[in-house]
Amino acid sequence: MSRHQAYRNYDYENDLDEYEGAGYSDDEEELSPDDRAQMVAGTTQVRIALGGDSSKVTTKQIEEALWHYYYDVEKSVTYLASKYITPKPAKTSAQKSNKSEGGFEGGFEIDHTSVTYRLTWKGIDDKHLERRPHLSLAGFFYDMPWLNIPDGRRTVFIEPYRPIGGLLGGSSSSGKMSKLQALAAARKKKAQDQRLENRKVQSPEKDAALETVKEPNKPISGILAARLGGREDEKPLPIQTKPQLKSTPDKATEYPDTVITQTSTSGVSTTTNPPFDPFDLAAPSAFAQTLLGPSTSWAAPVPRNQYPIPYMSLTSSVTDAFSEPSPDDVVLIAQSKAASTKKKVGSERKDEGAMDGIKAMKIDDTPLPKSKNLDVLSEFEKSRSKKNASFVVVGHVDAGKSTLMGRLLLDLGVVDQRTIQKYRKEAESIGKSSFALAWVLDQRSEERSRGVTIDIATNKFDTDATSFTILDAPGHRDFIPNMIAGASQADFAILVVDATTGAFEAGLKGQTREHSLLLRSMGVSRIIVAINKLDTVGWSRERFDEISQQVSGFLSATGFQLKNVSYIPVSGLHGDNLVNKSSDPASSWYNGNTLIAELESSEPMARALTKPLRMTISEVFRSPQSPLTISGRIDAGSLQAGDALLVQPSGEKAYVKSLELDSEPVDWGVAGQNVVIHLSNIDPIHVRVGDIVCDPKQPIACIDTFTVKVLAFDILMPMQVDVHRGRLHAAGQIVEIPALLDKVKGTVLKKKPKIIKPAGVARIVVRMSNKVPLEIGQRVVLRSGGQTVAAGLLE
Ligand SMILES: Nc1nc2c(ncn2[C@@H]2O[C@H](COP(=O)(O)OP(=O)(O)OP(=O)(O)O)[C@@H](O)[C@H]2O)c(=O)[nH]1
Repeated sequence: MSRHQAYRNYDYENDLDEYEGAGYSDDEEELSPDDRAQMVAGTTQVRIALGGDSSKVTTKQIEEALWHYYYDVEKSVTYLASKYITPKPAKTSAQKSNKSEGGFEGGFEIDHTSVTYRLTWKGIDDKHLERRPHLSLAGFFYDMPWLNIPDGRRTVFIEPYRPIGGLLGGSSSSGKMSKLQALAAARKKKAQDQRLENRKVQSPEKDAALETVKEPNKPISGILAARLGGREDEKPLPIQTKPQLKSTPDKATEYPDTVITQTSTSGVSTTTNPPFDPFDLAAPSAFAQTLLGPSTSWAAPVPRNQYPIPYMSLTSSVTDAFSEPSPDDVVLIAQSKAASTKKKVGSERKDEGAMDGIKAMKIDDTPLPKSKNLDVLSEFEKSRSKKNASFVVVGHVDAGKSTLMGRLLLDLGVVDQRTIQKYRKEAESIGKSSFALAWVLDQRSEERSRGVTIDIATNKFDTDATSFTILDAPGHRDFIPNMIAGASQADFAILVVDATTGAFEAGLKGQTREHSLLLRSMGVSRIIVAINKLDTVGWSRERFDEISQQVSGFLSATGFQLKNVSYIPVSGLHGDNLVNKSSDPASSWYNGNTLIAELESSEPMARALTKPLRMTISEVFRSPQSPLTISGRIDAGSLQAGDALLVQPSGEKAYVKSLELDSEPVDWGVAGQNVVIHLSNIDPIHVRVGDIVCDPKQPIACIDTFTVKVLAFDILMPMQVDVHRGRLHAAGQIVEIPALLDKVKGTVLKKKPKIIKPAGVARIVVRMSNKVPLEIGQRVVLRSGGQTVAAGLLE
């Protein structure tokens, strides 16, 4: 075993035995082969390093130096040179006495641990090196960090304060005093008198006790003895270092145990807080003796210092901050007082504070809006002249969705040419002139500067038969949650596909496919596929057919019925086949519908008019009509002005002050309509985007665990997921997979599978972090790590 292995496998027992065996052994231990080889090599190197002086040292001396320096040639050479070749002149006695104050000598003398080095390095200096060439305990701990603790950081063990007084159960103030007590009391009094006398003759700043302690080598035992009622001339305690005294009164809290000398108005200094409680240095433990030598060598003084308790140095401003109840406490106290006062209604109200509490509580005295008590459904039947339909525009990023819609609105006259010209100029100024039409929908400055749609943009237009709401969705994968929100409000969809070479293929792998899956998951069954940018491929019919076929393939695989899917070749930029037929001769092969004709022929979904009211909040804002206005699509049921509403999950009640449809004030709204509702009698903090507004008599429940039948788009297993329903996005976890289901029949194929593969249908249990408003029949999308992993219906 090499010496370094021995170092690691150090056996204390051996050394303890050796020590207890009265001293070091003179017998040399045999070196291991490894050590022997290192010793030979080291000796050679040392001799080379010493050069001509090499003859002044013996091989034995070199080996011993190498042994002690763990074969460190450089250190060995330094030692040998200083010891044998150019030894330092002998120290003066003064220098010797200061040895413990610090300084290396020849690399062996280290300050402040004289005890240790007395055993070890002194041994190297003179005899021990000669006698003890093997590993010593003291040498073993040489340069250990705990031996190098600076004086100022050493801790001091302070004996607990011993109360001064009579015998147990007795008291010197009552009853008869024992002789011993009388003697102690007399000594104490004498000592106190003596101390006062001393102080009177000294200046106030130079307190006797302080002065005594300040003297580096003057024992403090006199003070301690006096405090204990003992004699000042008692044997001094072996304390040599002085404590750090603070004489500034405001530092008292910082060093609570330190002597603080204050001068009273009478000019007499008084000492508060005992500087030290008496204690004796404990004898070293058996273990310490083993390590560091017999107790006689443990005479080194331990520097004394004291450390304040954490936080004791807090300034009064900080501590004052907690001297009174916190603002929260004030509110809670007021509320509890108010509650207790409420209980006393009709009886005596003695507590004036409770009255204040009630006054502090804000009472909403807004009068409730009046209701016309209309039969909304019959009103709707009577008034129905146009269909209402919402469609979402989806597709891969940059497929041209916003441009297509901008052009559609321009061609329909919803947006005028001047506005487009203005957008074009502005877009040109930032180098994005091709996005001018997209700016009709992309209104945010960030969307315009980046040329990317971020959130759902809504717009409206009317045809003869239908009132349409456009939901322009972002194509970028980072904004899929917003796309989901749009799809959840749509009756049908326009899937925009970029026909440019390579772009379609990229989109098919990207959001063209994912958006299609999501549409199906959200219950959208009607899709118009707008094969866009055909101008870039010369209106190639082959390209159109190729894309149509591929899209048909994956749409039918996704679950769409092909009779509900139609394909239109378009150019959003040039307005071909949107409202007007393309005038480009290259497109003459197409005889089908324009986009607008396809939209008009699309039937909106059946409305759940008679179901309880449900509306997902898409926007919350302040308007001239109300400080709290919300907008969204009524998913089910109906409402009218004056109705009471329940907002979930806050559970707060609100009232419909008034409402608008297509920017016109109306008295009522029904499922399928996108309405703006001005609320009253509710604090805005209870209303958020994604919340559900419902009928207070038939409220939607807030749940944290639900079972959902899903189609897996990715591998499913117990895992963290984000749950999306409309604008609601919440964190959840798949906690259980009760069954793998047959895709067509829905029967159980396997119970409790560990995982579900992509395209599998399964029943899973999801637990949410918080309660959210969800109910049977709603569609949810599950996403994980930025990917859509599943979607399905709550069971
Ligand atoms: N040549 C040609 N370019 C088009 C056509 N439609 C759109 N573009 C261009 O395609 C780029 C992207 O158009 P956008 O309308 O912003 O695309 P988008 O799909 O809305 O983009 P995101 O919403 O961000 O996903 C713009 O530079 C448009 O000018 C088209 O029919 N022909």
